[in-house]
Amino acid sequence: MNKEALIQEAKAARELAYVPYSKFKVGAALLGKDGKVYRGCNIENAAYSMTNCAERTALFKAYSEGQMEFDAIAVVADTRRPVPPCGACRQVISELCAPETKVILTNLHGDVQELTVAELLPGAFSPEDLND
Ligand SMILES: O=c1ccn([C@H]2C[C@H](O)[C@@H](CO)O2)c(=O)[nH]1
Ligand SMILES: [Zn+2]
Repeated sequence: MNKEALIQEAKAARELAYVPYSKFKVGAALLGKDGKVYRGCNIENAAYSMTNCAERTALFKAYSEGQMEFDAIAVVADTRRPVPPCGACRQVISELCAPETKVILTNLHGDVQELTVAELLPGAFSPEDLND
């Protein structure tokens, strides 16, 4: 699957966002090495801090189905610049995706920023840090 197709998957995921509070819809599409696409949207809650971002929804779906290896993740929102993932998602993506995994950030205007997971969060806290 190419980059444009994965961005289309993220846009389709975005349509299902549950965002009664912010009204800010975000979509993500994670391309597994199994060739499957795991879609995610943001899901809010009246207890606001329980909100799950689109990126983490997609990752948790994939892991919960046994897929832990990915080629790329695309993220889309209606932002002026390609949507920047929040700090929590950068941390989770850093642990659950290999450093060379492609990250494709985009918006509804067609602006695209491509980087790697390693570039998304330099100095991320990692599992190795837990071992004395
Ligand atoms: O990269 C991002 C940034 C924000 N959000 C969600 C969280 C919340 O529902 C709304 C506003 O912050 O957007 C995401 O899903 N992903
Ligand atoms: Zn986030």
